[in-house]
Amino acid sequence: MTQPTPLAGPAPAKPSCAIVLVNLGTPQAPTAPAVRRYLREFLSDRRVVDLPRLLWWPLLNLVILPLRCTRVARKYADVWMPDGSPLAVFTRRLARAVQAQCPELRVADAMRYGEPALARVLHELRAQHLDRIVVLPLYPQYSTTTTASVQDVVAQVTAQWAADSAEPAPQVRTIEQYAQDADWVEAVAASIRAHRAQHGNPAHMLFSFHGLPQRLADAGDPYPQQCQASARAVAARLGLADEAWSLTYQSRFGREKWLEPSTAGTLDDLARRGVRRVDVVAPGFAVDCLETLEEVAKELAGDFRVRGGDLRYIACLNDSADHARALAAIARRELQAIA
Ligand SMILES: C=CC1=C(C)c2cc3[nH]c(cc4nc(cc5[nH]c(cc1n2)c(C)c5CCC(=O)O)C(CCC(=O)O)=C4C)c(C)c3C=C
Ligand SMILES: [Fe+2]
Ligand SMILES: [Fe+2]
Repeated sequence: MTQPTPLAGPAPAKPSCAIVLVNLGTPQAPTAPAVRRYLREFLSDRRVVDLPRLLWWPLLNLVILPLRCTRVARKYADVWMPDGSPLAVFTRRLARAVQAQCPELRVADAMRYGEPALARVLHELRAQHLDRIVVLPLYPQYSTTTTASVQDVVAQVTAQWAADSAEPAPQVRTIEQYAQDADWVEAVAASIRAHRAQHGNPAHMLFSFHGLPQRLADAGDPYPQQCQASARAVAARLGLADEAWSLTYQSRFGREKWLEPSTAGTLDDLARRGVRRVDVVAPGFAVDCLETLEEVAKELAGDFRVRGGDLRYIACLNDSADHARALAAIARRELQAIA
């Protein structure tokens, strides 16, 4: 059954351009069957797991999904919001905030996996006879596992449009990354400043990014360099001394070697050295989700507390006005570049 395009608030009378904010996707409910549906689609994407299918299919369907779904569903239930999964709720709210910044444009939200499905949102926007569409993946740092997967869907949809020339098709451009965008860097820095004004300064600060298999970085995925560039830019904006902060990677999946240092291992080292107060910010996540609210703010904060420390988690930019303004400016520049 088709659902209406998820427009983010009051649409302009006759827009000619649109922005589509795309996030990863998330389960529809905090239950094992919903998590299984979500993980099966997500982890079947060759961009995410590139093992030979003959090996991966039985491993995923017969081992990983049966073992993981109930445990992960419990984690989702722990952070679930009245309106749904945090990732979906904050992405919808962010799209509304960007729409408020861009009354002349149409702003929609979409997901790479699950609903609202990116391909359907693009088809529905085409039916509205727009000239130009900017797709903005909500990943500040490019990775083949995330941004490139969004680009795959955009390429499939636009190829379909090119083959079916009965109706005019809008031009579509996808933003690759905004890891060092000045407005975005300032928005992250301002959120940290505001946290410090309220809670005081920490002894150490972690910039914690979602991890990636080391093998992909070795094969040329530019993600770790872009994480470093983002963290350095925010630290510089705040005037932090080099020894006052570290970059770490979280959310490891599977047995392969992932990027180091890990957030959990670094917190262990800090606890061992007697560092009591640590702030953690997660600038690779545009909005709060399972990996920030459950893994960092609950699990890692709890582990650190047991070791005598005090971990304070700084929320993602979510639907803040600073975030919406930064993303609107990035998308507008891209729209002008298409014209
Ligand atoms: C091989 C597995 C994974 C890769 C590679 C990976 C890269 C990657 N992921 C994000 C952002 C998010 N990931 C989220 C959840 C999540 N990620 C993986 C696995 C890989 N991610 C799994 C299995 C899960 C689901 C939870 C679990 O089972 O542990 C989320 C949150 C989703 C939510 O619903 O809240 C985000 C966001 C990035 C940025 C990235 C590469 C750079
Ligand atoms: Fe992930
Ligand atoms: Fe996790």
